[in-house]
Amino acid sequence: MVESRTSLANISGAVVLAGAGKMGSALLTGWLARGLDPKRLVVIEPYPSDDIRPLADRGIRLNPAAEKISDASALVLAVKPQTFGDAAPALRLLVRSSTLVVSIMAGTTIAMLDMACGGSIVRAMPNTPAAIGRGITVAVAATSVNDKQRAMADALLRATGAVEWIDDEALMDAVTAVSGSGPAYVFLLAEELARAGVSAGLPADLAAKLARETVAGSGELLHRSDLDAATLRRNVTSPGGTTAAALDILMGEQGMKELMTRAVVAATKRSQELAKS
Ligand SMILES: NC(=O)C1=CN([C@@H]2O[C@H](COP(=O)(O)OP(=O)(O)OC[C@H]3O[C@@H](n4cnc5c(N)ncnc54)[C@H](OP(=O)(O)O)[C@@H]3O)[C@@H](O)[C@H]2O)C=CC1
Ligand SMILES: O=C(O)[C@@H]1CCC=N1
Repeated sequence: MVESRTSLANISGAVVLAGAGKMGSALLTGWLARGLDPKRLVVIEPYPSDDIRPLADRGIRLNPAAEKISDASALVLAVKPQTFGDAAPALRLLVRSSTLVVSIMAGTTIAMLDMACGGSIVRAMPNTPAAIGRGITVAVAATSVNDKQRAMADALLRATGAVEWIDDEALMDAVTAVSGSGPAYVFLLAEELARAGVSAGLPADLAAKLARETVAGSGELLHRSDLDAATLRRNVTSPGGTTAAALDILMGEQGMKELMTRAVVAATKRSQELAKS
């Protein structure tokens, strides 16, 4: 594959990150860990966190005026979709037709990005496990993106975990609903399992620990196992046992299947709405 050959250490020009919040910081951490020279990095962030500010000592350029950045080979957009309109006029000053623009903004289409700042655009959707290098990102490239730019985008995104490329941008709304927002559903599961444990009589701290470790351990088992999720679930379920009693509820009418379907439909719809705003 073309993509996997590009190393972050070989990138020429500057990589500009706009927005160093939760996702931007995760990307930044991944890039530095994978050998991107800090001197190649420019961070534009109005209120840099205590983790970001000291990086200036390692050579990262923090908040230079956009017109002073003449060597941007890539611009990574990690601001909120709602603030992009305000940020775009300054950012477009550093974009040339050869600049790779990678956006991770939910519901912001390639056409919207092209209109706002131009460049060669890759639209991507990562998720928060990126912060520990275990994210999954789905990416789609505009037709103007060449192989070299696509390889650079792949290297930048792969620094935080797996990357899947798709050709159909319309799938990005459902991708956002499944893997972009998905970690929140899993954390909610941990919250509700703990709460139910307290209702069943457990002390709150024990319930929280059991729920957290159960979700984390099960996620790790799913990650390491060759078995699919349904088989791993069946492996817990003894006929006529406790798990079967619980699954009768969770897999019954108005159970997880219906709830998850409705949740993913709602998130998909919201992503589509953002693309119209
Ligand atoms: N969180 C998630 O799970 C995921 C988020 N995304 C996408 O990532 C993007 C960022 O989300 P997230 O990291 O959660 O949000 P954050 O609010 O944590 O990060 C956005 C950052 O951008 C900064 N910012 C605001 N205005 C500007 C500007 N003009 N120039 C540069 N930076 C600016 C914000 O500063 P301040 O706070 O001071 O306004 C903030 O630090 C969003 O578009 C979201 O759709 C994609 C996948 C998953
Ligand atoms: O909630 C959101 O809009 C962003 C996109 C996916 C995860 N967080």
